[in-house]
Amino acid sequence: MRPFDPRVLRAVPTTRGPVAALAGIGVAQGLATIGTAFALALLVVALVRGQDLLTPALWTAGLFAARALLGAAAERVAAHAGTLVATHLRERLLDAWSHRTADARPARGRALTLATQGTSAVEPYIAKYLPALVSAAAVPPLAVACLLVVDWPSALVVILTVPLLPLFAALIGATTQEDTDRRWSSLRDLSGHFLDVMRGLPTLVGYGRAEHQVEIIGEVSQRHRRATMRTLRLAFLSAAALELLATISVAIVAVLVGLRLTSGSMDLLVGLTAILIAPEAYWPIRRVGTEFHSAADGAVALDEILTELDPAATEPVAPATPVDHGVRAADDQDAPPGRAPAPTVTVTGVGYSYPGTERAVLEDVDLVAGPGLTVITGPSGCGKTTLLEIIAGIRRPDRGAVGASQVHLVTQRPFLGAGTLRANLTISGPAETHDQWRALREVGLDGVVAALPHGLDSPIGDDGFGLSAGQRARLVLGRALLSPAPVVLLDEPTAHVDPDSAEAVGQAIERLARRRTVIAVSHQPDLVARADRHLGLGQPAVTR
Ligand SMILES: Nc1ncnc2c1ncn2[C@@H]1O[C@H](COP(=O)(O)OP(=O)(O)OP(=O)(O)O)[C@@H](O)[C@H]1O
Repeated sequence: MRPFDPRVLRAVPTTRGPVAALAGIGVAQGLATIGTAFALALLVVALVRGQDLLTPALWTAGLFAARALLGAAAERVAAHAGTLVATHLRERLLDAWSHRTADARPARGRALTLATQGTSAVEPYIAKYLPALVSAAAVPPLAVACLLVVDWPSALVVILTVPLLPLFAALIGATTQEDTDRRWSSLRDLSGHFLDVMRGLPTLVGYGRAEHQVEIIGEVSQRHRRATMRTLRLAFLSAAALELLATISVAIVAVLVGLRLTSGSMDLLVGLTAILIAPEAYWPIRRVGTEFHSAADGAVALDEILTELDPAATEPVAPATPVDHGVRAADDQDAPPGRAPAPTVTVTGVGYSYPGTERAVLEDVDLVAGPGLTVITGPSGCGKTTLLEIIAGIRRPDRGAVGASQVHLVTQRPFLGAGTLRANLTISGPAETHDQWRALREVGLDGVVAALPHGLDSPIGDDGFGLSAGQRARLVLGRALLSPAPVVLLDEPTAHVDPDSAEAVGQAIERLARRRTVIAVSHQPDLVARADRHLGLGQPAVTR
C-alpha cells in the first residue's frame, strides 16, 4: 500500500480543493500547536516567578480556541471530502461499467463489493488518513525547526529518534498488507455469495435447501470475522509499539532537560518549551500509524477502483470487424412507398465464444431483419440470448460484423424497480402522460392501471412486486413502446405467463412490430405464427 495514491486527485478532480484545504488546515494546526507550547511555557514560568499572567493566559486561551476551531474545520472538510470522493468514485464506476461490453465488466460479486463497501471504505482513507498524513508531513519538521532554535540538544534527540517511527510503521504496514488483502478478498467472497443466495432464494426454498445456505454464509462470515480480528490485533499492537517508542523518546528529552535544569545550566522557560514541543514531533506520525489500519481497506479498495477506472488497463480489445450501433437517420421507416425498407439489423458471419471458454456458442450466424417481427428459435443453450446481447452491443463478436440501429433490449428478467408505475414506464426518458396511457392501451394494461386508486402513480415493489407475471411482461413492453429506439429485442417475452396473458402479450408485440424492428427469442408457437421472419439458430432464415 502506497502512503498516498495521487491517481485519486486525477480521477476525482473535485478532491483537489478539499485535500488542499486539509493540507492548509493541517499546517495551521501544527503552527497553533507549537504556538500553544510556547504560550503554556510562558504561562507556567510567569506563574512560578509571580509575573503578569494576563498576556500569556490570553495567548494560551486564544491558541487553544484556534486549535479547537481548526480541528472542527478539519473534521467538516474531511467528512465532506470523504463523501464527495466516495460518491464520485461510485458514479464513475457505474458510468464506466455501463459503457463497457459484458465481457469487459468485472464479475458481479466484485462489482457489487467495489461499488458499495469499496467506495465507502475509501471515506476513512480520505477523511482520516489523508489529513493525518498531511499533518505528519508538516508538523514534525516545524517542531524540529523550533526545537533547533530553542534547545539544540533536545532537537538532536528528536532528529535521531523520529525516523524510527515511520520505519516501525512501514515494517508493521508490510505485515498488514497481506492481512488486508486477505480480509478484502473474504469480504468480496461474502458479498458475491450473499448476492447469489438472495437471487436464488425462491429456488433454494423450493428445493428445501435454504437452511444449508445459512451454514455456508455462517462459514464465510466467520472467515471474514477472523480476518477482521487479525487486522484489529495488529492495529492495537502497532499503535502500542509506536506509542511506546514515542514515549521513550520524549522521556529522553525530558530527562536531559531535567538534568540541565537541576544543574542550573538551563533556563526554566527554555526547558519547559522544549519538553512541550518535543511530543509534537511524534504524535502526527503516531496518528498516521493508527489511521493507517482503519484506512487500509480503503487504500486497497481505492487501488482496485482506480485500476478499474483506468481506460488503458480495462479497454476491451477491439473486434476484428467493428460493430455499428449508431442510429441511422429515421431508420428507413420513412422510405418512399413502393421501396422495401432497408434492414435495420444485419448480422453477418458472427462467431462468439465466452471469454475463458473454448466452445463457440455462435458460429457463422447470419440474420437480416427489417421492420416487422423476427422470431429466433432454437434448443436451450444454442446461443439465442447471446445473439440478442451481441445485437444490443452488450457483447462483441469474435468474428463477423453486426450492423444495428439504436436498440431497446428487454431481457429475460427485465428491471422493475421499487417506485411508481410511471417511473418504471418512463425509465428510458420522459414521456407525456397521454403517451404513457397510449402505450398502456397498446399492451392492454390501461384498464388495470385505471382501476388502481393512484393510476399511473400507483407504487410497485422491487422486481415488479404487486403485479402478476403477465402484467409485468406487458408493462416492460409498454416501456419498449415509449422508448425512441427503432429496434426492440425481446428475450422470451411470454415466459412465465399464463396462456391468456401470452395471447395479450403476443398481440401487443404484433402491434409494436408494425412500427419497429422487433426481434424476439421465443419457444411459443403462437408468437412464431405471428412472425414475418423466423430464424432457427443453426437453420437458414425463412421469410414469410
Ligand atoms: N457468462 C457466461 N459464461 C460462459 N458461458 C455462458 C455464459 N452465459 C451463457 N453461457 C453459455 O452459452 C451458451 C448459450 O447461452 P444462451 O443463454 O445464449 O442460450 P439460449 O439459447 O438463450 O438458452 P435458453 O433458451 O435456455 O435461454 C450456453 O451453453 C451457456 O451455458
